[in-house]
Amino acid sequence: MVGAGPLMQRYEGSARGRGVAAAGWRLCLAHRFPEQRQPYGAGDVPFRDILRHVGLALRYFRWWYKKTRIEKKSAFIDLLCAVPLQQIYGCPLGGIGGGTITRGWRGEFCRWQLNPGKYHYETVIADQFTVCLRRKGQTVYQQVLSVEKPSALQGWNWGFCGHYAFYHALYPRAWMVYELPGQNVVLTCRQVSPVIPHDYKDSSLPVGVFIWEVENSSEEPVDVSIMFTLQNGMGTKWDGSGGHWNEPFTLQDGGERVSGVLLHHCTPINPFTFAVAALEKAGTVITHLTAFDPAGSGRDVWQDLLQDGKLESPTGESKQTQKGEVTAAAVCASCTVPARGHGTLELALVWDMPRIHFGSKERLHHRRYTRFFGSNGDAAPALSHYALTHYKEWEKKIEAWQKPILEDSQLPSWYKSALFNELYFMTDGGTVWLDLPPDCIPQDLQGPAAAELSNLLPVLREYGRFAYLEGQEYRMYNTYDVHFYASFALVMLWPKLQISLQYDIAVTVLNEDVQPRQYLVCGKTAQVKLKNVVPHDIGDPDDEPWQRVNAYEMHDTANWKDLNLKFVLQVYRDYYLTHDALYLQDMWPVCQAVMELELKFDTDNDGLIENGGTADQTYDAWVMSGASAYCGGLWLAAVRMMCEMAEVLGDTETRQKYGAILQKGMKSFERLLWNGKYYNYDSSGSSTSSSIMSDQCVGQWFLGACGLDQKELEVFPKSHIVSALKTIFEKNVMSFAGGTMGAVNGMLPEGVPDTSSVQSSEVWVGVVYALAATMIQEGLVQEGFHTAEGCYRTVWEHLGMAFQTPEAYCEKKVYRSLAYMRPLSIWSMQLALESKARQASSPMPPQKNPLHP
Ligand SMILES: C[C@H](CCC(=O)O)[C@H]1CC[C@H]2[C@@H]3[C@H](O)C[C@@H]4C[C@H](O[C@@H]5O[C@H](CO)[C@@H](O)[C@H](O)[C@H]5O)CC[C@]4(C)[C@H]3CC[C@]12C
Repeated sequence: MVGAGPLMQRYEGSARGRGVAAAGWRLCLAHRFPEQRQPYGAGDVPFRDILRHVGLALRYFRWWYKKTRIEKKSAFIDLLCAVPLQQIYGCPLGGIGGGTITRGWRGEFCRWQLNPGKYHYETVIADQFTVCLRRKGQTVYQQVLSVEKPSALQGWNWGFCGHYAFYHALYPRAWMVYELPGQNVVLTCRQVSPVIPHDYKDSSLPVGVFIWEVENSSEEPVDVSIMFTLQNGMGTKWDGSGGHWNEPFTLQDGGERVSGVLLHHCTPINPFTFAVAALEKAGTVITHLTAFDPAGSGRDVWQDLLQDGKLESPTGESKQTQKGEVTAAAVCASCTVPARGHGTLELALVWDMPRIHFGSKERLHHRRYTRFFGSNGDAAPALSHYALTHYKEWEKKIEAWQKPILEDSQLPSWYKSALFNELYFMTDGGTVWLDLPPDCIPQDLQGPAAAELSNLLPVLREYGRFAYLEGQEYRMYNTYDVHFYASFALVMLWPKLQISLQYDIAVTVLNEDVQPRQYLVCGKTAQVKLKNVVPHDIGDPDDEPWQRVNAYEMHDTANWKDLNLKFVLQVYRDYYLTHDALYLQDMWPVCQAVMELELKFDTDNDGLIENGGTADQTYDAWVMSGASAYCGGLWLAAVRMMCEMAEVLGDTETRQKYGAILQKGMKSFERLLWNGKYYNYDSSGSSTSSSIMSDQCVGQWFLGACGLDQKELEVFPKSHIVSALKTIFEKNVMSFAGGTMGAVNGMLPEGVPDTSSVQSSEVWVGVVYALAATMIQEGLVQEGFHTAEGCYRTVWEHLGMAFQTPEAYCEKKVYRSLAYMRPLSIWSMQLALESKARQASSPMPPQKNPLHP
């Protein structure tokens, strides 16, 4: 038995595979998830809300109809057509921001994001690996390595028995192990993508490598061929639009040679070229078939391989496809594996879509990797060569990064899987990473305000522009109230991208968009973006992101209480972690501007901001009135950080101003919200005011992450924070779903979930990971791990939502918004653990001020 646990129960093989990681997410290919949940949809809005919001329903429907039926665009949040849950996904392929192709855990190529920020969910059945075994000059076994039995390609031998194979994911790598029945041969396919912390070149490459390890435990040698077939396209209507063509290629450089087939996908918008390639080396033969019909029986390819374990390898280009015709190609790598021996075959998939248009088609953008591989659209051979000759180096770096965590026996094994696998969203979050043209001037970026940030251009020129979606279903880039949680992953692993993203936000803060817009929830009309306000998001990929921000049309976020504060908190956190003094200097006036505006929310001048009795923060359907633990906590933490930044920058006046506010605000916070056990949800005195909010210590979370929680620096009394966290653990975690599903957002003191709003009775996975980090920071380590474990097991093991962790789920029946940004906050658990370990090994001396050493 290899690996235990419910996901491996159906495994009947004994193979362990070669070089498969010990920690990670492992499941048998015959596994079936018992529970099938439904997406939250319009039908789930409670009747009382429908009655209260007839106006919203009408406005939304009118807006949705115009957008989807008249303009033929997609809705940024489609409440009427949620993406159905498919419990099939595995590790995506590709680096950051060049597009991604997700393979399912059964090996299918099933989720496509080559057009920036737009997903196409379709298993392309021709995209397969097939194995051929030959002994003594005879083919003895030929099998598509797929458990599917499709109606297409009937001439192929489908239906590999799933009980003899398993999948193992430890992002950015994954393994598939197949025990070939009756052959004494075990195949392990290791899939590698270049996702390497602190690397700003190779991490941008649109490539994936497949290393096939063949173990022959029989007493005779075996000739092994692995054939990789790929359709020219992503399974969209464009595959049959005509004009596509394939050609074989070979590239020799530095003594290494790769060969394969290029598949030119010639669409009017965002054309691209795939390359399927293999590394030629002594004892390995690479053959190909330039084109075959994936809509036919596939007998020609099958017989070609069956005959001698090789493909025909014609020279020259294929014909261009006609309208209605689809084409595919095959590349085959073969070697002889000695008796009781081992062999390796290395293949790669590359996609070169260097220049992209977003939905508006107004501007042409270059992807980051074009900086290294050019933007002419002819880079696929060079990318293939680079991937196949550099993947070993990538793996060394990935192992060096992951090893200390994987080898830490104190850490539970589910956590190791969660930490690395949740990182998939960094690439598969509709992510784009753009390169700026060298002649770009500040005004090209975002209007006149760009000139006010001295280091903006150098940063963006050097590190490019980065954006990822709030969620694959919530199609807005860099949704800022949510990025606040996820940003830990970015700043810890690619800090320059976090800095670049912050510069982009800073510019939009200084700009305005005076266009009027009617907001869907309240029906009022207001301008799209006010000056000195942090935007909700940086735009919709189906429009022109960065040029037109605030794609979110639900609420007017100009009055949101958390966005400005989250900017200030991130600026200081980033500075604390990166020591980037120029960044701090550039951001300082922006922080002052947004805080100045935020001060107007302190309507009673008690040093604490008040919520407005509308959904005016990230819980955008859960209303806060008066002082609130969530926004009040964020406010005090931000004020504290303003003091810290003023101190660093020698700005005494501002230091004093915020110091005074802090003293007053701290008292008000305790007086208005502390109830002896925890901080009340809000001070409105409503029937749910004393709701226990799982996110009530959010301010302390950030302060702790920045070392601003030491005794003399305390904003919230330590005893109060610990008591609040213990209460949350007892009520929101242990009294909810038997303590097995994480923390419910809101729990009434009597121990029943707060159902006063849709979002109070949800569990938000990213919030739970942040809560767990706060618990760890405060020494409640076991509680923290238990809390987070509930979410991991629910999502990855029970609900079949691997590599699509949703924003939210309820105790029963529904989930909301698959493949969401917020769960990347799990990296704050890692930050908390690392800083605990550092403190334990050497109590930290006070931090040096990098500006005035
Ligand atoms: C208007 C309804 C009733 C509100 C009330 O008066 O009590 C709202 C009830 C349920 C709402 C929808 C639901 O919450 C899901 C969607 C949330 C989405 O917002 C994004 O999601 C994040 C929270 O998960 C947030 O942090 C982020 O900033 C947002 O971009 C907005 C649309 C919802 C469909 C939402 C719409 C209003 C309700 C129907």
